[in-house]
Amino acid sequence: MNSPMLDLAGIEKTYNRGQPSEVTVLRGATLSVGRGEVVALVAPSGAGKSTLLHIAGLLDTPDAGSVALGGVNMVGLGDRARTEARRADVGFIYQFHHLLPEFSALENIVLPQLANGSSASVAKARAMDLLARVGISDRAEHRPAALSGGEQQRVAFCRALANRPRLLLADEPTGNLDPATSDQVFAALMDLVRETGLSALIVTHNMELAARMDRVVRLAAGRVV
Ligand SMILES: Nc1ncnc2c1ncn2[C@@H]1O[C@H](COP(=O)(O)OP(=O)(O)OP(=O)(O)O)[C@@H](O)[C@H]1O
Repeated sequence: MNSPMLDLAGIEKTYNRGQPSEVTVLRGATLSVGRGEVVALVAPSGAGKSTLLHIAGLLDTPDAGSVALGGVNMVGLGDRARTEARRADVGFIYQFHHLLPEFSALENIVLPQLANGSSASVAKARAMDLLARVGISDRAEHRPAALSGGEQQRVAFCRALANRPRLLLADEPTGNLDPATSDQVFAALMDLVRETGLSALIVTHNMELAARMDRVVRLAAGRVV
């Protein structure tokens, strides 16, 4: 099957329709991510990147347009089916790690796997493998507060990949790190993505990072150009 991993077509989205605060964010945005392709999405602040990522990741629904994951139409699915598709197919990474503070790095990567039906031993082995790949096996028992910013983001990458998603959506994944750390941590993320053959849509303001991806697209005036 050669359908793209992600196919967004003619996406429209208006918030607060009919109210004084009405704002139209997306006006026919069209974007696809091929299988194994890594696409950079560059846009000024407020252009609607988060809205587009949330629609791509089935966290939000468009007012018009089509959303397909792996060739399967997602528009019109009920909440439950969308949640299941999201859990099975999509991994998210945010600018801030959002790790659970009371759990260790290892537990943060194990928990979503348990929620997805993995056994504890399989989940732990998978988590340790991922931590090794991003070079922080020795931090497995640390809580987030005892990790550096770069280490926290590496753990967040492992957590996003824990359930073997087919599509990774990342919103400025190294945006809160200093430039040198951002570079290293981004390289670790790209290695992980390439090794697993994952498709990814990665929002970044950093043109040097964008240039390391397969393709760069821009969001402007509610459309992808
Ligand atoms: N739930 C909401 N209700 C009303 N307006 C919203 C909502 N979410 C976003 N908006 C508005 O839609 C526009 C786009 O927001 P969005 O978060 O998608 O932009 P962004 O490109 O991700 O911005 P940033 O880079 O600053 O995070 C903004 O003007 C924002 O105020």
